[in-house]
Amino acid sequence: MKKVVKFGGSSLASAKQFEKVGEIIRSDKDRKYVVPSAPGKRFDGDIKVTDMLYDCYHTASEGKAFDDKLAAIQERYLEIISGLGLDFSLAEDFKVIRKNFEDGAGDEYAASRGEFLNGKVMAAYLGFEFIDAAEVILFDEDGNFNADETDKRMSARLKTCENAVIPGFYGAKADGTVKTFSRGGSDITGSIVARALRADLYENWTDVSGFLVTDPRIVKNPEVVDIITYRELRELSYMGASVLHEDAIFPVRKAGIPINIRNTNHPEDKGTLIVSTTSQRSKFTITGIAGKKGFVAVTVDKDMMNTQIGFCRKVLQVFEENDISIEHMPSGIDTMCVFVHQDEFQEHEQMVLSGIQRSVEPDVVDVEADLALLAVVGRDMKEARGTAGRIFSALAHANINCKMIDQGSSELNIIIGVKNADFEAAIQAIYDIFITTQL
Ligand SMILES: Nc1ncnc2c1ncn2[C@@H]1O[C@H](COP(=O)(O)OP(=O)(O)O)[C@@H](O)[C@H]1O
Ligand SMILES: N[C@@H](CC(=O)OP(=O)(O)O)C(=O)O
Repeated sequence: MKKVVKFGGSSLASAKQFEKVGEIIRSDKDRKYVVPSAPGKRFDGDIKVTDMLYDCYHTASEGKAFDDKLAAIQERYLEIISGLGLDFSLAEDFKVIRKNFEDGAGDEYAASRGEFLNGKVMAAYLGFEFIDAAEVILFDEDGNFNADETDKRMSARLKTCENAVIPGFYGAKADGTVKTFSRGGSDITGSIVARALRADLYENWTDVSGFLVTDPRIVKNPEVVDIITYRELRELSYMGASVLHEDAIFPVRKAGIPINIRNTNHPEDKGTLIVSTTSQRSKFTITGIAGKKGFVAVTVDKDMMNTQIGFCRKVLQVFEENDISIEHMPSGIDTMCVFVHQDEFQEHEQMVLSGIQRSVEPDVVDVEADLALLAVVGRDMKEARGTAGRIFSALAHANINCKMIDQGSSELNIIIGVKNADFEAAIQAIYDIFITTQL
């Protein structure tokens, strides 16, 4: 059996956390390939090393003194190295980093050093081989991840070693320029390594006992989901369930490798299994609830819109021309509504509105900002009657005005629009009706 184990920043924030990780790896001989993140927060209010690096590089790039900031980062690693009693030094690496910061190596290079250095510490601690992700995670000239070449290069490289530590979050272009994935991207690296190895399992170790029905920062102690499909998880992580990066599904899904989310602080818990398909029904009608704030709804009304062929296309083209991606588009006979990200939209607001005016001459265009979208997701929802009714009644009882509802044709999810201010209460109300009271 081959298992790839990824440890998040919360699992590697201190020497004590490293020791837990060491025990987990040593307790199972199949755990031979390790993907670490950079050290995360040790306590509430602490700063992740990745954020310290961005900040330090920002200072350096303004031509200001950054020695203190770099020293504080080095101190984080020294604390881990000495806490573990390792005879190992990163002094030479910090000299190189300092020089590269002065030479303007870029903020992606800067951020990637968190994982690079932690990978070195981890390899020294475990006695595993260290593989620099820049050699095996490849990006093309335009900075897009090159999946096929990476798979080839990574598979070939991993064949040469019994065990290895491959730092998460970054790779490089052919010319050596370091590129990072988006935040939380070590999850993607873990998935890429699992695929290259054709591993039996990808374990993703974090600080919660699996994928929870909803965000524990909103609902207290939510239930753990035992088993969830890639599709359900993708819907939920895209909509803000941050435990797993939304793009971490693709490499393992292609290879049919299950992901197991586990808790470094409670390794005895089974966690959540993420699979391509399952005959197991979910414990509740729904599998999970997630959501994001910060959307704008642009509503376009025009009498007899339904008879005008190409109307929707013309409206959507205006968004496309302004480089704005569309999240949802519920529509009626004489009205269509387009949900977009507020930050993307507000930059081009007047261009979009005048563009719509020109291209379809609507009767009314209305814009509403500060909206949130919630996704209620579940593979069993299509079998259950009254799911939407229960959602509406939960929201009505909580005095929340539902701005929009959109059910995908796969019936895997229902998307609900509410005001930003009602976001947390809406999640709690939906959680209560399906899980706490099961009314
Ligand atoms: N549905 C969810 N299930 C589990 N955790 C969630 C969910 N939604 C949000 N989270 C948050 O995700 C956190 C774990 O992700 P992250 O902070 O990226 O961890 P790591 O440092 O291990 O990569 C949890 O501590 C939790 O607060
Ligand atoms: N360290 C990076 C990448 C990452 O995946 O971190 P974590 O596993 O702690 O979410 C970040 O903070 O974004």
